[in-house]
Amino acid sequence: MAAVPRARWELPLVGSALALAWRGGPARLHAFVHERHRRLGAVFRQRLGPVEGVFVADAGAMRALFALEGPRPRGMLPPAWLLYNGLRGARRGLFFMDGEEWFQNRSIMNKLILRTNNMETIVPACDIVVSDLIERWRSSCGKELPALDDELYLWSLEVMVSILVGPKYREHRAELVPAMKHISSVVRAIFEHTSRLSLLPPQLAYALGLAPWKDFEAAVDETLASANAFVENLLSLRHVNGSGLLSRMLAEGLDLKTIQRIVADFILAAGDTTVYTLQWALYELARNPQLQDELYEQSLLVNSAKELSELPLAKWTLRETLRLYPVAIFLSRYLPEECELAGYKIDAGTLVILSLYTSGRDAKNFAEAERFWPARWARGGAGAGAYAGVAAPFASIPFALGSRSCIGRRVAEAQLALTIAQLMKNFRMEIVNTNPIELTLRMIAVPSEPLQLKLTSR
Ligand code: HEM
Repeated sequence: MAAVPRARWELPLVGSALALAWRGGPARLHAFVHERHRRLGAVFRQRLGPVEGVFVADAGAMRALFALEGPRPRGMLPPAWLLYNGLRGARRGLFFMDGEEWFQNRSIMNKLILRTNNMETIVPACDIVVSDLIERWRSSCGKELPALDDELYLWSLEVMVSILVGPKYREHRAELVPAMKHISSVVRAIFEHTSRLSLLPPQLAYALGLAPWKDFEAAVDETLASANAFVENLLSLRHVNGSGLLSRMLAEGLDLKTIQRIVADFILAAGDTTVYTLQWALYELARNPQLQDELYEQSLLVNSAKELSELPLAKWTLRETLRLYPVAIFLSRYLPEECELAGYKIDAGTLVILSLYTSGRDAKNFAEAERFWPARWARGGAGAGAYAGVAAPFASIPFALGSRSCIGRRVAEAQLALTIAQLMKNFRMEIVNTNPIELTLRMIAVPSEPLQLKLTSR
């Protein structure tokens, strides 16, 4: 079997890190890797500073990797978080942890939020929050939407809290808003500081007492402390003993500390991912009035939140958004055993990094790959179950696959499809930015400048 091609001109210790710095640094890593795939193929080996891995953009190999990962998959953990958890002795709920405790928590939470039978409670909880957002945005019609990031971080957290509290969430909203605004602002601050830290080794920033490390540490301390206090407060609410997620976690026998850790991880994982995915969807919609009209017309044919969240065109719009802008651009796994991927032998213990940006934009996998074309996801291509414009659906796996895949996937899909459908049912949307917006990597895929949107009423 052939050896995996290696990036050329790699320097000792730093590998290709200087070449990356020359081509725009970590913010352009996706484009750098994309170019290397173009030159070296769907599988190549590269060192970037301390990290050496095999980059893979082949749909078949990506799918095969998850079949091989074993029951306790391990991926690369972000160094800043590893350092923080080590220094504080912080125990987590799901994120950045391995072993038995992760497995136990994950098994319980899979049952409570990942299985499809939970949609009956997830969709109404999303509906409360999305309806409120629509009403707030109605008053901004005709001018640029103010403080889009603040609004969306709050929307994202509110969905989580509404799911935790259950059907009576609205009765408590007013008393919860100040704490939710605080938590969403510190979650956002973590994201800002983590991006700054991706430019220098966290160990060094910590040892030198540099501001990016201190800011990151303070924001994580504050988020975890506020989330813990917030969960205690939620548990004391009059209405929480109902069908909300918190009650169901208690019924599974989870203790307060474990619930606090899991909820804190949900809050951290849900924030940036849903906020920026929605921004990319709105960016593409704002540039595509015809698609807006189609969504508007289709949304008029249905009424309930359930039907809106299942509107095929809204779901395809989300899928297409995540194909072109997968918020988590690289997924990783350490190979538990030696295997063959796309015709190459890869040793046990190797770090395999999946390049979702490249696989999602490959013309082999998607017809007119660079075009935003949601209806490509309609069934009706040649062959049983085939899609109209998709040759390799496994080339777009934004939530990953397997036992460690995104546990919030059902929540994210319902919340985003419903928000897209409701916004299109109520508004027309234009983009105010005059510069072209590019994908920039700041831990996740974000727009190169803040998105400016203007709504008009339908
Ligand atoms: C568009 C939105 C989202 C995307 C694209 C996304 C994507 C991902 C990805 C790629 C992973 C890593 C999977 C792996 O390595 O196999 C992940 C993990 C995770 N996600 Fe999401 N996510 C999203 C929204 C959410 C939401 C709304 C929640 C909370 C309800 C959430 C909770 C988590 C948690 C807790 C993990 C860690 C799971 C574990 O390690 O067992 N995510 N997500």
